[in-house]
Amino acid sequence: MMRSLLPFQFYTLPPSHHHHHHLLLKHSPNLLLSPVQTFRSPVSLPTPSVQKPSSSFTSFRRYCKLPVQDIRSSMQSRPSSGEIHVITGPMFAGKTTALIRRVQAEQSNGRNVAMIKSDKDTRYGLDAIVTHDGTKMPCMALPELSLFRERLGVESYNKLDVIGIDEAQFFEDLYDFCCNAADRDRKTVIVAGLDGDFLRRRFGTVLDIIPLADTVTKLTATCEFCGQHAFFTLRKTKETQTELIGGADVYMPVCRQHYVDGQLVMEATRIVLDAERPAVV
Ligand SMILES: Nc1ncnc2c1ncn2[C@@H]1O[C@H](COP(=O)(O)OP(=O)(O)O)[C@@H](O)[C@H]1O
Ligand SMILES: Cc1cn([C@H]2C[C@H](O)[C@@H](COP(=O)(O)O)O2)c(=O)[nH]c1=O
Ligand SMILES: [Zn+2]
Repeated sequence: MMRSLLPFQFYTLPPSHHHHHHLLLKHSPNLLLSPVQTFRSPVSLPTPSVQKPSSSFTSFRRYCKLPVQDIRSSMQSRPSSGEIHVITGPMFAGKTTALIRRVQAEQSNGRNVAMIKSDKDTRYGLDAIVTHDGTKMPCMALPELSLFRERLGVESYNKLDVIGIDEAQFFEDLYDFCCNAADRDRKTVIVAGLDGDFLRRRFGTVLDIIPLADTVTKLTATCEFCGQHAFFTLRKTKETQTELIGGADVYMPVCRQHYVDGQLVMEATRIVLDAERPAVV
């Protein structure tokens, strides 16, 4: 019978004890499992040998016959675990501005950073991400995120601490990349992308990484009609396909009321334009 896995915490012991990984069950702090092999994926745990109840390092140390300092220092010396931060909202909300600011803050703290954007975004060239204000930062433009590690080089990738991703709505492999980069490779991944398209539908897989995220920030722009907070992006042109690269020439940020009004106007306009279009014979 497959035992349901309780959330548990790996404590990585110093190298001299690398063959032992002890599982300390969070929900049963008094339970110390017998030394077990490293689990790579959820497996049925052997029946825990119940130890004398104790919730302190003292019993853990006695059990492992390790000086507390070794355990603590090995935990402290371990690289911190990965992180995922999502920055979303409509166009012109300041997503790219915030992404650049956060990545550059990490860089000034001495961390190794890299920036990625989708090569679908050809508005300002392919070697930099650029805000609507013109602020730039060099980046690698890719068709999919899975190419990043090989394009950058494994050695350089392994030295990276922070990975910034812009225009995340255009990456179909966003979930797997973020999962691997944060969970397995312990990178800090900062993702900027639209939550919705011009019809206010989920755009790409940005919403799918919310459950993976440490933090989620939804920014707002300023409604072009009334100056209130803008949560949505209105398309001003008649195209109806989801992907249409463009800036203020094609899109404008609007509040809820002006989205509804604007959408009605756009739909009416499209009907009129369609009616005037000569029938294809
Ligand atoms: N209607 C608007 N509302 C808010 N910002 C706007 C608007 N039109 C232009 N901007 C400019 O766009 C900048 C945000 O650009 P950017 O960070 O590239 O946004 P995003 O990545 O969310 O599209 C703002 O700092 C502002 O100067
Ligand atoms: C709403 C919407 C946007 N796009 C495109 C337009 C731009 O090239 C990007 C968004 O850029 P930003 O950095 O968030 O300003 O996405 C699209 O293709 N389809 C849409 O519905
Ligand atoms: Zn408005």
